[in-house]
Amino acid sequence: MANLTKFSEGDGKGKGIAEIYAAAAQKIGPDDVKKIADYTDLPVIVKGIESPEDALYAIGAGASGVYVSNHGGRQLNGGPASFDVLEDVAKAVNGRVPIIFDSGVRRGSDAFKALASGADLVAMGRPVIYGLALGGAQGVQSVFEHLGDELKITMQLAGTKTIADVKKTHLLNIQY
Ligand SMILES: Cc1cc2nc3c(=O)[nH]c(=O)nc-3n(C[C@H](O)[C@H](O)[C@H](O)COP(=O)(O)O)c2cc1C
Repeated sequence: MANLTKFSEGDGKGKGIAEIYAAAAQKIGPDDVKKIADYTDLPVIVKGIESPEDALYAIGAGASGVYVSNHGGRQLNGGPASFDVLEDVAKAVNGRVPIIFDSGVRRGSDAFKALASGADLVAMGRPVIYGLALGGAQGVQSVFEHLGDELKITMQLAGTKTIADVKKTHLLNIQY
């Protein structure tokens, strides 16, 4: 934190969530990503990417990875589902940087579909929190074990031995 204090304003004490949001940048662009990438030797991953254009902006600004994801609680509910944009983002990124995906992953088959649609790494948010609330550390472990078992079953049923095989799987997009 000591390195970051020069960028902070005020002491942040006694602020409610609305005040914190109001004080935060409302529009974060490539210049901000570049500033952070120049500032740190750590890999900078841009989260909340929902379009091929934004993925390309992020890479152009120095991002080491793009994170296709919803943005949490303060964005429009009417935005596209992250899964629906994943394939187009992956085509645009074209292997230049790793793609992380989350939003709505609940089963091993969801992780399988995300990998087959271009994700290199699949993450989860709420299931882990639910596991924590219900069973503490053991609950979290059980969520990951369950998802891993489901992913293995899906891989067996699809005839895919490795994650590399899964990533080569072609998903059908049938509109009923
Ligand atoms: C309580 C809560 C707060 C979150 N806050 C943020 C946030 O501030 N910024 C952000 O990018 N994502 C935020 N997220 C989204 C998560 O980082 C993650 O992308 C999402 O939970 C994954 O989807 P899933 O919960 O369906 O697995 C939040 C999620 C939850 C449940």
